[in-house]
Amino acid sequence: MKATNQPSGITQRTDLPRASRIVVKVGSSSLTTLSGGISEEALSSLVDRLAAVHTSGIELILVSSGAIAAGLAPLDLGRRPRDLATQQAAASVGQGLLMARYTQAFSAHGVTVGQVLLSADDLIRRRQYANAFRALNRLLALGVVPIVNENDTVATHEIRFGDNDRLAALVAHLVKADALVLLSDVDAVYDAPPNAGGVRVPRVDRDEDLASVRVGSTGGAGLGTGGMATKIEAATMSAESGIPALVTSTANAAAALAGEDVGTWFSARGVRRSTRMLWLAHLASTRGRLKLDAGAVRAISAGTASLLPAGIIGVSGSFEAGDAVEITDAAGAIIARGLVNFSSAELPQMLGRTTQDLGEDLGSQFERSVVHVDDLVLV
Ligand SMILES: Nc1ncnc2c1ncn2[C@@H]1O[C@H](COP(=O)(O)OP(=O)(O)O)[C@@H](O)[C@H]1O
Ligand SMILES: N[C@@H](CCC(=O)OP(=O)(O)O)C(=O)O
Repeated sequence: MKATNQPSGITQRTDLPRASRIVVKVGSSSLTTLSGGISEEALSSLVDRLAAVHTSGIELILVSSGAIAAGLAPLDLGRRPRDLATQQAAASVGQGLLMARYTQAFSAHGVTVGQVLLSADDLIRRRQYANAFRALNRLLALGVVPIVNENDTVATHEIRFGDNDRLAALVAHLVKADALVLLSDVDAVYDAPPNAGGVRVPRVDRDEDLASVRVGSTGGAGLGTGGMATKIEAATMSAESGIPALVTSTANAAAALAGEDVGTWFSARGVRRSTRMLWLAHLASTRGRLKLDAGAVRAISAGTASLLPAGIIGVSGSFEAGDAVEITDAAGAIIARGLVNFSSAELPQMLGRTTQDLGEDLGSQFERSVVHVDDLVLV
C-alpha cells in the first residue's frame, strides 16, 4: 500500500492516476431507478471500476447515496417522500440493501468494504471528527474500502447535510484526500441545464469561470436531491480548501480516474481550513443576521478581531446562543458567518454599548464578544 497523507501534487486531471487517496461520491440517480430500486447493472459496473482503482494501490473512500431511493420499491412508495419520518424509514430499509449489494459486488474482486454512517455533528465537533478520522484511517490501513453515507435514519432537519455532495467534500477534507470525484448522471457541469442545450465547462480555476453557469433542477426521475447546485458548491468548497475536485458521470468513472479529459475539473486553490470553519462557511444553516456599522466591518474584515456589541446596529431572526448567524455590513451585504454567544432575545439591549458598560451591568458572566474571532469566518 502507498504512503498516505503526503501532499501528492495532484494539480491536473491527468495526475489523478497517481493519487494516493481519493474520495469518490456517487449519487442516487446513478444507482437506482424509481420502480426497481437498486440497479444491479449500474452498481456492478461502478464497483468493477472502483475495485480496479483500489487494486492499483489508491486508497479509496466511497460516499454513496441511494439509501432512500433503494428503500422506495420495497416499501411500495411511488416517489421520493417529502416528510422526514418516511425518508428516515426508507433510508433504514434501503441502506441495508445498498450495503448488501456493495459487499457482494466488491467481494467478487476480493475487496472488503465497511459501512460508515455519519451525521453532520460527527464532522463538525472536534472530538467527534477526530473519532471519525481515526476510524476511517484504520479501515484504510486495513485495506478496506469505507462506504460512507449520511446517517439518514436518525438525522433531523436541523442538523442534516441532506445532500451527499457536501458531505463528500467534508470527508475528503477530513481524510486529507488528494482529490474528490463527484459522479452523477450528467458528464460535466454545463453552462445551462443539459436539457436547455448548455456547453460543457471543462475547468474551473476561479469563481468567474462559473459566472455564466445556469443551474437547473435535478434531472432524470428526480431521485437525486442536490442537483448540480450542490455539486458545484461541494467542488468549490473542496477546491477552496486545497483539494481538487472533478464532476463527471458514473459512465465516465473509468476515463476520469485514468486522467482523461472528461468532466469539469475544479483546481485546488486556497489553504486548508479546519473542518469546523469549512462547515461554518459553506454548510451551517443560519438563524438570523447581525448588521454592523463601518467600524465593526473594518475590524472583523482583518480576520483577527472578535465582534463586540458596540459595532452592531441591527439584529434580525430568531436564534439561541451557539447558533450560526450571517453578519452583514450596513447595506445588508453578507461579509461573514459566525457562531453567536447571545440569543436574539438578549442582543437588542446590548447594541451600541461598550464592553466596559456591559461588564458593569452583567458582572462576571459577561462574555465580551458577540462572536469570537475563532467562531467567525469571512465569506
Ligand atoms: N448547469 C447544469 N449542468 C449540468 N447538470 C445540470 C445543470 N443544471 C441542472 N443539472 C442537472 O443536475 C442533475 C444531477 O444532479 P442529481 O440528480 O442530484 O444527481 P445525483 O443524484 O447523482 O447527486 C443532472 O441530471 C442534470 O440534469
Ligand atoms: N443520504 C441520502 C442521499 C441524499 C443525496 O445526496 O442524494 P444525491 O443527490 O443522489 O447524492 C440517501 O442515501 O438516500
